[in-house]
Amino acid sequence: MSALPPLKLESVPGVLGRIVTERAADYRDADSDVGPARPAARRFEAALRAPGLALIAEVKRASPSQGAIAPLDPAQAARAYEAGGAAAISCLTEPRHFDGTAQALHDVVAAVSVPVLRKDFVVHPAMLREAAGWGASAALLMVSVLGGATGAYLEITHHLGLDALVEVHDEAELDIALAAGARIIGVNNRDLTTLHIDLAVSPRLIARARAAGFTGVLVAESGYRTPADLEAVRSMADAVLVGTSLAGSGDLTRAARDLMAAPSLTEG
Ligand SMILES: O=C(O)c1ccccc1NCC(=O)[C@H](O)[C@H](O)COP(=O)(O)O
Repeated sequence: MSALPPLKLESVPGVLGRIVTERAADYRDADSDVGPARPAARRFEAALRAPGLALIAEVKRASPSQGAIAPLDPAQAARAYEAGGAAAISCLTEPRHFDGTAQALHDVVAAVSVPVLRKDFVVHPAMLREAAGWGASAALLMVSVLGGATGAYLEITHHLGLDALVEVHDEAELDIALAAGARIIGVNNRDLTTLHIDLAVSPRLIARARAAGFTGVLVAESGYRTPADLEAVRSMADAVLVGTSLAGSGDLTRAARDLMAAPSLTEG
């Protein structure tokens, strides 16, 4: 594997900058050795490549933008999402701002048969070794955090047999993800430095990725609450990642089904 370039976390602004600085401190003394290569299962990628718009439903108990969302039991929540048709589960493991834990990921992996994404702010190879060890099928890599080191982290993720959801929010980040060789790109509608959501970001960057000849998987992320919100990405994206609106709904199975229901075709 290539040498790991240092991350420039001091240049990550706003809320995101605070979170990644804390995460880097959490893993300051962790071992960077990720161990031997593991075979690629590609379960997460395969689930998102199924026909139609796939749902990645997120177990999200809290967030910087919402504060407390719902005191979900992770295993119960994941089972409810699976019953509602989710193709994959995203499980937050960041403890301070999202009320995530390693145990939550363990419980979710044990509870469902669909693949599970470790959703965290990866700033150290040990976080990827953990994700593989805990049974995740994929991990999130954020170009806004990893910058020029995105390709090296992608290589480690694949070395461990995991899929990577490589997340971008603007054109420059998309170009980095494409150059790094990402197979799955997530476009986040939420600006993680200001927390502002703009649902026009995903269609814009998904169109740009396809125009650049990208044949991998494209995921639209954040801010989706109703079937109408999904219209702009329904025929462009392979999947949507949804957290807050489902997690806070009170009936996760029904909310997942209702959100993903295709709009009824009316005649005349
Ligand atoms: O959700 C936040 O407030 C947030 C703040 C800072 C960094 C990351 C944050 N969220 C991560 C995500 O992108 C979402 O959890 C995910 O895409 C689902 O979004 P939503 O459906 O809007 O909860």
